[in-house]
Amino acid sequence: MSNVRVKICGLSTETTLDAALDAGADLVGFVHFAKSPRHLSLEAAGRLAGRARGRAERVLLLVDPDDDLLAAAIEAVDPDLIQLHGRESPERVAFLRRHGGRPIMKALGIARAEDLAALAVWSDVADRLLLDAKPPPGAALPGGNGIAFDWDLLAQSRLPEHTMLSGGLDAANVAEALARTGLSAVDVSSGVEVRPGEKDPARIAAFVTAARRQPAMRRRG
Ligand SMILES: O=C(O)c1ccccc1N[C@@H]1O[C@H](COP(=O)(O)O)[C@@H](O)[C@H]1O
Repeated sequence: MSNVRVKICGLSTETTLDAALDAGADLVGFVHFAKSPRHLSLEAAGRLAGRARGRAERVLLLVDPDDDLLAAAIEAVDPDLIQLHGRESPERVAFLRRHGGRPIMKALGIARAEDLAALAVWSDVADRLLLDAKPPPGAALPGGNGIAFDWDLLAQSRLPEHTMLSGGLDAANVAEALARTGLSAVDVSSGVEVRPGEKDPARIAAFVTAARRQPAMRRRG
């Protein structure tokens, strides 16, 4: 039995949510960020989160939320975990965690070895870390761009427990990504879509299968 944990992010319909749950996804993600093609109103995210209750961890993705948005989002969606994918400082993450009363997964952009040196400070304030590629210059989105970073940067590094890998993953490369990084948790959005914002049930199932096909030996995550 594989110990790889899989998150499918940016789900926006009952059909694709059910595909992720039926495939055995451990976490399902809903995006509330107006610029995203995966954006959901809080009401819509709440409906889907309710459908997934008890079957997977429900993750709400927010980008630099203000205090009012955090409160409204928790009220409407009741997420198990909040993914912060903006430019939140460590102090801000600690504040949002304290005031929201929900565990936080902080997304961090990785481009070079120096970016990894900064991880220690984050593991003190966030419950989990999500490593993603940095967005290209001028990109509208801080994530969900379907871009991978150099996985070999992670190979020799000591990463906090509960670190998840994301950025440009798909069914064809997830096995290699797991093997090269030694991580045991992965997150995908673009790589299971037919076009931005449109998830494909077959690609979701193929991704979960490919991630779980890996041998169980993992270093961390
Ligand atoms: O998916 C989005 O639209 C999105 C918007 C704003 C911030 C993050 C977003 N997605 C997250 O980005 C990573 C990588 O996605 P991809 O697989 O490379 O498309 C993933 O964690 C998504 O949750």
